[in-house]
Amino acid sequence: MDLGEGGATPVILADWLDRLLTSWHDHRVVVSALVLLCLFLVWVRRHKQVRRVTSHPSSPGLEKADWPGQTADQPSNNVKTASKEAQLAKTDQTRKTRPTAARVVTGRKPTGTKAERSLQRQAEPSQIQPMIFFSSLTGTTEQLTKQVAAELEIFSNSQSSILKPQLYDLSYIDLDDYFISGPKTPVPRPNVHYFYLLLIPSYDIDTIINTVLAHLDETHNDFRIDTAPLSTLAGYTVFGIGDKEGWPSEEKGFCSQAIEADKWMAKLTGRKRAYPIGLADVKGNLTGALKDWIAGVCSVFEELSITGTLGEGVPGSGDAIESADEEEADEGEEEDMEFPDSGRNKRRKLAATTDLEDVGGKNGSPLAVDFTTYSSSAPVALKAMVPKESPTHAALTKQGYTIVGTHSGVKICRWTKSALRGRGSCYKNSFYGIASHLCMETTPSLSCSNKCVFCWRHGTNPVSTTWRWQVDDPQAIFDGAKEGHYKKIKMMRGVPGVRSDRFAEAMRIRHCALSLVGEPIFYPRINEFVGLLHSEQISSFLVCNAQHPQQLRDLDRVTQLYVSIDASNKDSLRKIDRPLHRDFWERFQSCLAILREKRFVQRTVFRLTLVKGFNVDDEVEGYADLVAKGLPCFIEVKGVTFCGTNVSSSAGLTMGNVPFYHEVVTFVEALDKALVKRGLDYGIAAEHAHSCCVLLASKRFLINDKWHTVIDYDKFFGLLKQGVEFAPEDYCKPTPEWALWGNGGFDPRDVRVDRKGRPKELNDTVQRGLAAAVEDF
Ligand SMILES: Cc1cc2nc3c(=O)[nH]c(=O)nc-3n(C[C@H](O)[C@H](O)[C@H](O)COP(=O)(O)O)c2cc1C
Ligand code: SF4
Repeated sequence: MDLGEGGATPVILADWLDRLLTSWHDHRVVVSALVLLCLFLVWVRRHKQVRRVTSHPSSPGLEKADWPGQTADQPSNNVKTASKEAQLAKTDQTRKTRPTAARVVTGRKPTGTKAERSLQRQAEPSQIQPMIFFSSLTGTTEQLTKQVAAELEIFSNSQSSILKPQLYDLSYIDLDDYFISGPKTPVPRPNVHYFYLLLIPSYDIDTIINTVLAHLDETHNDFRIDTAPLSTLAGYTVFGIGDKEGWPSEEKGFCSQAIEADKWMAKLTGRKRAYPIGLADVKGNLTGALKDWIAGVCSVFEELSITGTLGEGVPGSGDAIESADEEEADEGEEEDMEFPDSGRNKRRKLAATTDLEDVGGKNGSPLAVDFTTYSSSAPVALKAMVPKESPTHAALTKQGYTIVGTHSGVKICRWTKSALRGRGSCYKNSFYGIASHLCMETTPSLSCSNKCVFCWRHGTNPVSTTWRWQVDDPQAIFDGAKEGHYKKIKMMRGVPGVRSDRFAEAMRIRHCALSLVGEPIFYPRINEFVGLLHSEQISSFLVCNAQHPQQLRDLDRVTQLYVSIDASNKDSLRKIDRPLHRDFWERFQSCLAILREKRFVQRTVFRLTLVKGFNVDDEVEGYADLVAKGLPCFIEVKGVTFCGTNVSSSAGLTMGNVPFYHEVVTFVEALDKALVKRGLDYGIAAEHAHSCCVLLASKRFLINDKWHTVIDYDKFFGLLKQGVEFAPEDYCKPTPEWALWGNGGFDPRDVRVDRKGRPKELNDTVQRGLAAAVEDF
């Protein structure tokens, strides 16, 4: 073997390799274990980082400017988390849509390191962010909430530590974002402490408040969540709105849902009730109670700012007994003892309830009970809907209604007076041949399940989703209504201008418009009532609000059946009709389907009431889609008539919302085009510019190239008497020339006058519209 220069190197190398191999064989178990351990530690570290980020997603789209006090040089959490947010948005979405997935388990987690947070705290003074949550079905609480917000804003202007309040409608927010671990949007900041103010009206029917209460209940009782996950809040307080007239005491349900909300918030926040619950009676000293409560809340804010205990929260202010009760309930799980009307029980029962509408019967047998109602049985003690001595009776009487029995009303309308004086009838004369002085306007139910912004009943009649009153006999209502109507007609005898021929004719009612106020099909014996009308050859025009599908289905034949179509989409309908039913849109859709089924049996009509700023802009296509669903025989489009009451004004309605006739015309022409585009066979048939109303009709009524929108009443009653099957086309006749589209619709047998009774001639369409709008008041 050659061991010369360089010859030893391979030997040494081989020797080293040999040793290395021996050493590996000796220690390979230990070395492998160490490498695996290192890899495991790296994995654990990375996993922990990801979890920390997922538990703190922030709100995408939040503007820096939303947060007072955030300085430009301060590294924004938004910026820091932006890319992670995009990455994590998907995770968050999944979390929201999975009902059984674990929700956030503890309270909000702070962002940044401890040192960073401490620096940030030093840079910014502590501030309090009032967050006002409210819910309102009929507008009262919404108004009060705005008042609270305005007053707190004024207060915040004088206190640098109080931020401008933020308002949240409970119907529109994702409750998970606010009621699991404090607000997730806007992005929480360490120096800002959140204070929740809840304004809650009470309803003994199913509303969004039930959902809110169920959410609070669920959060408190969810084993995956802290029992007090909202303890990060600085505090909370509740203001309840109820009605002592119907719910006279807390035991009987007065403000029951606000009281329940207060209890849950006490539990969820670890009893941080910063100010006692305010309870106000909507028909009592509402303003005074609210004022006192706001003053109390402001004093709490002041104290919190001065004592600097914001970060620590405020201790519960409930007195010793109340706090003890809350603790007891927590321990014993006997919460129902705590909730005066057992709202929780009701919610749970409701969840297990089947469609109770099925128990509704015809002809006064078991009362129709709405499926949104809690109770499965008819009310035990039936009361009068409008008792004689009640303020509602007084208010309606003052408005000119004659109250018939306990729940019906009759009123003579301005067109009846106008027709008696030969000054023109309403659009029903032009479209359907109903002279106004022969028409009685009445309703067998003054109660309604909507609170439409344009409603004529001036917010005074009762609202309800179910019939919960005594039921008057239909014959008594019929007799009472006729008596009331004739009495009012007789009172016109001495009015200057009343024509004797018309006066004599008016003493025989020929038509009945069941559309005055309220919801006629609400009356459980409506079919009997309609039968009585027909028995005296009085035609029946019935207008319903598309909220009672079961009753609509059960309704027997009427001469003309209307459904009010006040908006083309859910959001708009909610705003304009302010329905009490939570499932109002589904009910509305069901009614359209029912109307479609009835279209070959009776004349069906969509009534559109245009309210500028509410249901006109960009809604034509939506309305056309609704027509495609319901396929009504006729579509009446009418500009709203402003009734100038507090109710309409508080709903934000002014003269500016009343469309001019030319605007109604523009809308109708656009709707006509949209129907043609859908291949629907409709056309513009007639108009009555005087009352800002245009009629579109199905071409089923364009017979021999002539519109036949007028009703042949003799034929209708003849067919009814024969008891045969018949269709709407069987009792129609030609529309008079003067009423056809383009001819204005004013009956030449009448004389047009201005407001002072002077005859006038107007040809221009725009002018006509102006006049019509003005004359309606
Ligand atoms: C169908 C219905 C049910 C009601 N239930 C209750 C009730 O159980 N307790 C109560 O105190 N007030 C009750 N009220 C009265 C409302 O709480 C009161 O009208 C309140 O002002 C409504 O507020 P909002 O206009 O903001 O929706 C009820 C009202 C209606 C129409
Ligand atoms: S449906 Fe008729 S009665 Fe009821 S609130 Fe609307 S307009 Fe008034």
